[in-house]
Amino acid sequence: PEERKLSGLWRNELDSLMEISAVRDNGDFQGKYLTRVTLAGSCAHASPLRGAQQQPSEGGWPTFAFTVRWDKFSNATTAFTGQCFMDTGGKETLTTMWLLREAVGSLEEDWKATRVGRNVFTRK
Ligand SMILES: CN1C(=O)N(C)[C@H]2CS[C@@H](CCCCC(=O)O)[C@H]21
Repeated sequence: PEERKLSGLWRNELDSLMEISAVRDNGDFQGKYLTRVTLAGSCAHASPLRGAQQQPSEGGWPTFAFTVRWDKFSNATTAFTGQCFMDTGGKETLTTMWLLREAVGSLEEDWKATRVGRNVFTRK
């Protein structure tokens, strides 16, 4: 059913905006991620995202994953994975965990290059 697709505009508690464009029949999607805060300070930039969602047959809530390639201001990449839920009031939320991989200059610094966090998106 159409209503269980991720396409549309989402916002998280860091006030980032995520626009997911058309979700293909196989669940693939792409879009843009606009971040207001970054590792180096704040700068609003739109970066490309690509991902895929499941389309559970028995009408369950789809899981998904996507990556954001931070563009023009960072050499980092973030991978998100999570699930879409709808509360009794019909409000959809995407609960996610993410891994943010920062580019470091040497193998010796590799240990400190990956951050992890939880994040919830609601429709904007
Ligand atoms: C704004 N954010 C956001 O909406 N998150 C869920 C977290 C995980 S990705 C990070 C932004 C990383 C930007 C790239 C960089 O600063 O190098 C932060």
